[in-house]
Amino acid sequence: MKTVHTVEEVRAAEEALMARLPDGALMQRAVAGLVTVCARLLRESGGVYGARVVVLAGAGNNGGDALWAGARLARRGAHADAVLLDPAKAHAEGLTAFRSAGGRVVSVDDGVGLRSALAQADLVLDGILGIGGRGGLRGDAARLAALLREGRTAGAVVAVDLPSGVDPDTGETPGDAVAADHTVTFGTLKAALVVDPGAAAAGTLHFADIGLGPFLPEAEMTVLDDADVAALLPDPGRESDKYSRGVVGVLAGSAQFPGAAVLATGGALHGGAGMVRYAGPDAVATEVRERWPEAIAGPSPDAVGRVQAWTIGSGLGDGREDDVRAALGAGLPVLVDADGLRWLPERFTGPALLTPHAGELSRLLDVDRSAVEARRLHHAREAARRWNAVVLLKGSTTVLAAPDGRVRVNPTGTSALAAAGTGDVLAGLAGSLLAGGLSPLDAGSVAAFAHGLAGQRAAAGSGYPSAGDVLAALPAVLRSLRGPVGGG
Ligand SMILES: NC(=O)C1=CN([C@@H]2O[C@H](COP(=O)(O)OP(=O)(O)OC[C@H]3O[C@@H](n4cnc5c(N)ncnc54)[C@H](OP(=O)(O)O)[C@@H]3O)[C@@H](O)[C@H]2O)[C@@H](O)CC1
Ligand SMILES: [K+]
Repeated sequence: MKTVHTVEEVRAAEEALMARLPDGALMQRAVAGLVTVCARLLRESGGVYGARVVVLAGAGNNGGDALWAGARLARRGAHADAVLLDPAKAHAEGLTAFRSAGGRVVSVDDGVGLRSALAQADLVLDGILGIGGRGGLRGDAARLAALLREGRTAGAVVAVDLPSGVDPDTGETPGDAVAADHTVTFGTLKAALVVDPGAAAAGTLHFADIGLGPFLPEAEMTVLDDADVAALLPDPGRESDKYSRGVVGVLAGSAQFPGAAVLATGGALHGGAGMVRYAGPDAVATEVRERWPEAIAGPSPDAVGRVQAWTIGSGLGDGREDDVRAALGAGLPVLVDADGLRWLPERFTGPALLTPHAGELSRLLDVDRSAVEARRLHHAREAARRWNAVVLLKGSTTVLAAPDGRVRVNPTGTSALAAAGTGDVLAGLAGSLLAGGLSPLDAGSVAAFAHGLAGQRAAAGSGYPSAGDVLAALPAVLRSLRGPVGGG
């Protein structure tokens, strides 16, 4: 599991650790991690000796890290230029070290010198600002970020701690931000690096351990890995039968969208539930049974028999409000997706997982879709609090927010999932995990993780996978995460 901490938590841990270390030692640990990554990148493109490095240094410690790293690379034979955003406030020791290593300072006002240094650079260090950054980049900082965005350098852009201009705690970019190829981050992850649009601006992540771990609190925000997901997946023991493995009800699909019923039921059948009961119109139920003879079908939630959780909403269309209310009113764990989101209660009192995409969440919260895309974490959290439900916001970096403040960010997302019907598969899968006894946060995170891997696997097979391809890839993904079911 990877942990994500807030600026406030990082600052407190940094203070506690620094009190035990000689002056400047913590920064040198950070610089050592940064230089290791830069040297590796430069070796891949011809070597450190003779390489051209440009350091963009703001007035804080982020600029200090970058200047020290520039100094160390210069000592190993690189030509280093530094652009100081505020020469009077530049990190004094870092600048002295940079100069005595032979580094050259280029004025931020020397347009010609600046452009020529950037154009020739093999590597650009973005030390404009780190966790001290607030709001959109201002003045010269914004101008430099724009030059990098315009592709004025062919060199790799390496962000120090985080890409400048990305809000550390939210991943939002209120103004211009640096688009990095790599980011070397110190001590712990920040939301800026895992939530879009920040995550996209960070490029490839590298982690430098500076010994902060023992001083950091338990993280509210985490990123699960394979082992976490494997441990959460329900493991049907030898004694379990179809009922003890959980029965999931699927209220999805319509004459207009019968495919949604087929895909959601398919997702549910793969999620480990012992049985799937489908509720919907006869014609749709017939299609579901033809594709999945193992599913039980009936015309309404009341008619299909007992279940342990409901998946509600994919492709439901209009006129199903009574069915939705019946399923929601059964007092069981529920997953609500797509059209089901139109009929939410004021607040949930039992376990609930909502799975909107940005457009659906924007309608729920009555804000613009672009506002949701720009502030994904904020809006997912707001909806979680308002409905007392776990909110899984789909899209570029899927985030899950729980009403108690916990957040999980899914690391397996892929643009391959941007195809009609993939959300129906996810809804079925997550509902099945709910029926298997997982909490809404665990069911949602496990489903999103496996679904993302299935998307990647399907994309490797067919380039532009359909929802059916993603569904077909799920069993192999789940098998590789969990191992074979049934003690085999
Ligand atoms: N924590 C750790 O464990 C360790 C931390 N380390 C490093 O320290 C970094 C944090 O350093 P930091 O606290 O000095 O702040 P930093 O990010 O350099 O920014 C402050 C400067 O930015 C400016 N500024 C702000 N917003 C702006 C804007 N929108 N547009 C333009 N300017 C803006 C602000 O100006 P002001 O608002 O004060 O006028 C001020 O001058 C951290 O990210 C890591 O790299 C490692 O060395 C060791 C371990
Ligand atoms: K930075």
